Amino acid sequence: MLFSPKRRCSNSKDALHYLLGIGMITTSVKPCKALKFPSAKFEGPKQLRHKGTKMELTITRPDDWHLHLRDGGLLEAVIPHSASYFGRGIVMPNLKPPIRTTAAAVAYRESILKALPSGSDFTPLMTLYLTDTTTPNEIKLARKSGVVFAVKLYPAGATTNSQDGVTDLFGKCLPVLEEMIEQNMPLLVHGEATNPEIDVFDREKVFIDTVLIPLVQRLPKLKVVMEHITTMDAVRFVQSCKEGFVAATVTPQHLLLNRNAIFQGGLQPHNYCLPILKREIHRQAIVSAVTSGSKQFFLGTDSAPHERQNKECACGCAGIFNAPVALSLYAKVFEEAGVLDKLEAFTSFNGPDFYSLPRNTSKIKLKKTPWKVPETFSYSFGDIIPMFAGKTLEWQPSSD
Ligand SMILES: NC(=O)N[C@@H](CC(=O)O)C(=O)O
Ligand SMILES: [Zn+2]
Ligand SMILES: [Zn+2]
Repeated sequence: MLFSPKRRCSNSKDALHYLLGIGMITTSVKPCKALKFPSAKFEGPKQLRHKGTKMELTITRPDDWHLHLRDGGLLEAVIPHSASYFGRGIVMPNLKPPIRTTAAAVAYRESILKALPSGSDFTPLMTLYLTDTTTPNEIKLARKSGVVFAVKLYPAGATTNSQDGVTDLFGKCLPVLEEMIEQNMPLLVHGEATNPEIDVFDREKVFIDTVLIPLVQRLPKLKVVMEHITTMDAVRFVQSCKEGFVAATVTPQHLLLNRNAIFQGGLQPHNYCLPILKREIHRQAIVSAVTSGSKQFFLGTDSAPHERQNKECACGCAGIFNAPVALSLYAKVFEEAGVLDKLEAFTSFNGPDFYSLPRNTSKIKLKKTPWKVPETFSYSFGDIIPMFAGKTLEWQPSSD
């Protein structure tokens, strides 16, 4: 549905004509009716250029504020996809065993650097996996190391490799959270309640009500990133909190797909991720939030590769490998909303500003040239299927 080339929305077409001052790209505009468009005063992005018949957008190099790089052969296989487009990546610690200590994070960082293609200056920003037994001293060590930038909360049992996660945040982790405030260390949250009686589509909302709202009330100075938000409840929660203290990352899949995509034409394991895709109204709320220009929302792909055989099986893993298509898809979302001028803040400014890190100085180009997403990436250990495998996308990122 969201990929239907037939759908048109005249007001966004007008916005794009205004944006370009030309009428050349009408056939490639595929907006979604439900999106809100900016007022008539819309100003086109200064970064947009017209080269011959091709459109080209130049933006500050983006960072990925939520990324799974895995380890071993999988790490070597997937890292070039992130390294060629992104300057930095917040690397998730949910390995087996998890990255629980600064020492483990330092070692994991070394293996990531080793796996990088030669000449790449991609910077991995490491995270610690919070457990019931993490100590405040570990947070001090993490900050001192200069390589750990956040601590990740996985409620035990919520998602891939979360079995060692936290069972009782307020009961077990308060001293650690207080030390994180001292060290200005953000808490990154997989925001889903884990009680198996809770409907899988309600888990994010229940987590907001039972954990996040009490958390920000109790520790208003703690920096919190609600990762991979999926609902209008999450959008409202983030917007109700103080800018600079609470923010959210947003994935391409939660901007472009709703839960129908899991079942369309048969079960679609490559559209299965956690938190699970939600209803269309939730997708629309997330699109409105990111395209509004709010500084509280930034890019986090949650690119989560699993070998094909672990996705296409009786008990398939959650996670979508989107690193090869993510930038192209984010550009699509902003273009369809008529706000390509707001793409760069989402991809490249809001994240580093929240983390108090400098913005990247190098640039990246996105060209409007149709390209086909490979059906599969094949490696000696097996295949990885990317998001939108075999589909044609319009924006092609290049780092030259
Ligand atoms: N998003 C996912 O569906 N899976 C992630 C874990 C996570 O981010 O929750 C993974 O590591 O595979
Ligand atoms: Zn998660
Ligand atoms: Zn993730």
